[in-house]
Amino acid sequence: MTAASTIPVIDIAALASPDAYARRRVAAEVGAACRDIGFFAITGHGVPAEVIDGAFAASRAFFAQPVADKAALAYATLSHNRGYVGMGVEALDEKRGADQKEAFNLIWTDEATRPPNAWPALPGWRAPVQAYFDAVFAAATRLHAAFALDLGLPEDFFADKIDQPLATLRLLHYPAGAAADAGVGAGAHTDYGNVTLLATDGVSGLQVQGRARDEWIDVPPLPGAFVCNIGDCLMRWTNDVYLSTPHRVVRPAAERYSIAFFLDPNPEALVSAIPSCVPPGEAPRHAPVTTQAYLQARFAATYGAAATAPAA
Ligand SMILES: O=C(O)CCC(=O)C(=O)O
Ligand SMILES: [Fe+2]
Repeated sequence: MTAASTIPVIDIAALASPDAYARRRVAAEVGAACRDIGFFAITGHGVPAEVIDGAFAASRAFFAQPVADKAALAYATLSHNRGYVGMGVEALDEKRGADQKEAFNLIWTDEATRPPNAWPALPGWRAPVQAYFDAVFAAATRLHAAFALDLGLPEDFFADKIDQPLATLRLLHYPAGAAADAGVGAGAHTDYGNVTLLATDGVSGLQVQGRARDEWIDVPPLPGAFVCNIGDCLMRWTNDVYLSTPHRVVRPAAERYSIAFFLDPNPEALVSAIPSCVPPGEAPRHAPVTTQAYLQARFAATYGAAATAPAA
């Protein structure tokens, strides 16, 4: 198979169809992208344009606040992966220095087993952000039915493993910078969970590592589409059949906003090789691990002493 020079664009609308053949056709396309490059863009995802616009408007309003107001909800003072991470605090690729970005995290919560989100005190802010969270979560759940079909599993295989997920919505803001400037937008990394759905504002910056390891493929902004990528949990679950591919954000030529939705499984979900993904006579490549234990180790590596437990 030749290496892709860009990522495929897949219309997933038929995943909501009663026609099983149509669902399988989409699943096969999604599965091929997951095996080949681990990245694809989706249209027909069911998230209305006005919901996406509402989330970006809220994101701009949040980051436009004085630093002191943002820092009042600092990540380091909260638990459960919530809150504000300031400019230059994270370094996803330590060799390249600090990431030139700021971020605000909201989590999936039932407010019983996890705390409520830290909502900024901006009027009218919560409803559009929650609407976006719910809509993008629904799209990510539908994608899991495609993964299951493609992997020869019952279509609902993942349903009870992602219904109380360690999901995070991450608003991101990158200041403009020249390629020659110090630092990166976001250093090269893989995502930790099952799948990430990313919306961007039309400014380029995201690059995906190609099969040749020194090759970086630009992912052009696709208005209205989500860029999806496989994370490390789903790579482990599929015994490396699906690829969690390194990606990075270069310093963007203009100020850039993006919104990432990370669907990481339920904390107690056991990420253990799916038998049909393990060749006969071979042992699974990774030991089984709960999502909670796996994420805790990854967060500790990224945030060091400031890491907070992903769940209670
Ligand atoms: O902002 C982007 O385009 C990508 C961000 C990203 O990869 C991440 O936050 O994990
Ligand atoms: Fe990422």
